[in-house]
Amino acid sequence: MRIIVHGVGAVGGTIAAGLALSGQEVVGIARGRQLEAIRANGLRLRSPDEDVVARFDCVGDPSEIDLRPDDAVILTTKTQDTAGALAQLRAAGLTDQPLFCAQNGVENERLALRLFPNVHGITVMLPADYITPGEVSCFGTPRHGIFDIGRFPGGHDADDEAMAEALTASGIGGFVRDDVMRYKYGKLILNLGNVIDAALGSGEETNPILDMLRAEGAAVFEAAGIDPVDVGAADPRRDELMQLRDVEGVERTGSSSRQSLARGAGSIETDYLNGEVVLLGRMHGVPTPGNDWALALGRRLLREGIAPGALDVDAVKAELGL
Ligand SMILES: NC(=O)C1=CN([C@@H]2O[C@H](COP(=O)(O)OP(=O)(O)OC[C@H]3O[C@@H](n4cnc5c(N)ncnc54)[C@H](OP(=O)(O)O)[C@@H]3O)[C@@H](O)[C@H]2O)C=CC1
Ligand SMILES: CC(C)(CO)C(=O)C(=O)O
Repeated sequence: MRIIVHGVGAVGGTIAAGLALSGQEVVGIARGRQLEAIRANGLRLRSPDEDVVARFDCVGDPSEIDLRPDDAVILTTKTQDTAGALAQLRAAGLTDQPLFCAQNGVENERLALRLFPNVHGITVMLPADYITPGEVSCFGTPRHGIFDIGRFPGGHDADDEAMAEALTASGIGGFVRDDVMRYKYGKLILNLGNVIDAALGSGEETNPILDMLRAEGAAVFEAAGIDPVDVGAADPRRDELMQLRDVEGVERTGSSSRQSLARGAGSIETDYLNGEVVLLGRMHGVPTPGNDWALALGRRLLREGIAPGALDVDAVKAELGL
């Protein structure tokens, strides 16, 4: 199996570097300065355990790849870029090769299944930063991350087994699941805090806000008959497989949404994280005032060019009646 990683940023970069460094066949798809840097010097991967440079083929568009029947694609763009990436893959001639969505939220698989028949979900528990072109840092050890993998909407097949094996050999803990979306909904509960981390930081003083957003998430899931699996700090696999540690010489930026702000990416994933709770609330008649507010916050951060962590926690709590 050759693995094509579409969107070589924090997560995609860690995956692609791990695959290349473990001797597996990988092609990256990147853009802008990241593409230039990888082509010129490879991709530097820093972790608590190593500081290495991975070299692998990297292109700017899937049409530059001579697609093969034994290819598997891992999509690692932010959700707001998924439709564009899928359109590129279709134009390049991807058909029934397996497509794995290694992204947060639950919208990517739905978008992918509209265009492709063989779609799989991956729940990504992998704390990584991408700020500087040509470099990614991953803070998980002894494994870079823990991934739950399965077919969308359910079940598993030989492609999931092969992908779990490849990722495990690359330094990630891969687990095949028949109900991967339950894990992704569990992860989504954690990601309701991404926009809060982007705007306010991650100090304990934000806990009442996070509690409010997550309680609304749990309420809409219950109304929708969704039974999430907890992949947070209580996940028993974490102690053995993925603890958070510092990376020498690197200051962790924070959540992937905060990284988007820090890089001036011009977009943020909030519509597909808090926005999923808002959508389910509207569909099932459950009020979600905190996530409505968080959704508007995501737009405001971009519109007003607010710097990461620049908003005042007490003012926000007052606004939310906390
Ligand atoms: N970072 C983390 O710790 C974690 C992230 N996640 C999730 O993983 C997913 C990926 O996040 P993350 O790795 O942080 O995101 P990044 O923004 O770091 O990486 C995505 C990369 O894809 C590039 N890209 C987007 N569209 C295209 C395209 N059509 N062609 C080529 N390159 C493209 C982006 O370019 P550009 O920079 O120009 O936009 C960017 O470099 C998200 O769903 C996120 O929520 C999950 C767990 C942890
Ligand atoms: C859980 C968390 C915050 C880990 O980095 C994440 O998924 C993200 O940054 O999007």
